[in-house]
Amino acid sequence: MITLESVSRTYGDFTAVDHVTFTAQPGRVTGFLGPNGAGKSTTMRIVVGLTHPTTGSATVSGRRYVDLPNPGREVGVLLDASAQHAGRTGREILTIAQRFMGLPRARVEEVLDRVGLTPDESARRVRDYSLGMRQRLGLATALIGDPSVLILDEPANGLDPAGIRWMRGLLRDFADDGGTVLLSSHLLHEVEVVADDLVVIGNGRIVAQGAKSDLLASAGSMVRTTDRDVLARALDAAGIPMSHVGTDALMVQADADQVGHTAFAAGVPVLELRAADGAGLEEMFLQLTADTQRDNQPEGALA
Ligand SMILES: Nc1ncnc2c1ncn2[C@@H]1O[C@H](COP(=O)(O)OP(=O)(O)OP(=O)(O)O)[C@@H](O)[C@H]1O
Repeated sequence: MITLESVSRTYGDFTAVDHVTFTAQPGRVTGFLGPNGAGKSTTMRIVVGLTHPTTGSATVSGRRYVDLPNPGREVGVLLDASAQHAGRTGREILTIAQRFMGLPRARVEEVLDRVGLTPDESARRVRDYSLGMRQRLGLATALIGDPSVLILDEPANGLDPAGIRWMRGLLRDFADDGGTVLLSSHLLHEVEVVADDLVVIGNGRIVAQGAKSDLLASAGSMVRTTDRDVLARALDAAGIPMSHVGTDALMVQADADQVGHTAFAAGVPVLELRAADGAGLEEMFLQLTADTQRDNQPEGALA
């Protein structure tokens, strides 16, 4: 399990990550989505102790990453597939990791096989690897310690379609065996296919999180209100599932009529109420992060 509690990171006056709170659960793939510069990499670096949070805490299996005695046995990390020694062969890189973690030598062959790098490829220097091969090697390094948690930043980057499908199967199997997967990507469709839970970040803040099925529920409404918590309690009391969006909105699994009546009965002012239109993940992603997009602000986007 990965737990973040009110994690923030500032650089001078700039807030890269702003009170981020979420949990990635065992047995589930959690997709971490957001536009360029939203704060995904910074958040992941905080989880693995490469960046210090300004406030808040992040733990893996209940402990801070730096307090894990043999972190590679607990957490497999792939943040940058190009951050590997270019002059070493793939096999050498894995052998160093195997020795460092005190693993049996056979683990090197096992993970090479698991990520589909051939003996010939594993004998080549990393500088001669394609990006897809580097991703496979990075994944092999993440998997070699047989961890229960995987943290992967854009792992499908550079993979061909067959490779993307292979990666999807690998992550699914890992989660089905009880592992925790936190996966960032800008490949929205890829995340939509593989993730069980979604965390969407924009401008350093979480703008939506919850089960993918809830967030993408086709019959649903988006409601914006001055008193989100009161409305959330009223909807909850009526047995209507919802996800929180930004600071003042809810994505509700009920039609606008039902949401309007519930809000009226609870005495909550509604600022905006409309059908979610069964929007796919891409539409939802664009709407939720509209104020952080560089291009093409969608019409009627939530602030
Ligand atoms: N060391 C740093 N000093 C100053 N600003 C930084 C530093 N590291 C990150 N940032 C800023 O923090 C913001 C978030 O960056 P981050 O790399 O976490 O975004 P991201 O969501 O991973 O983006 P992308 O999808 O483009 O990789 C960006 O505006 C970035 O410029």
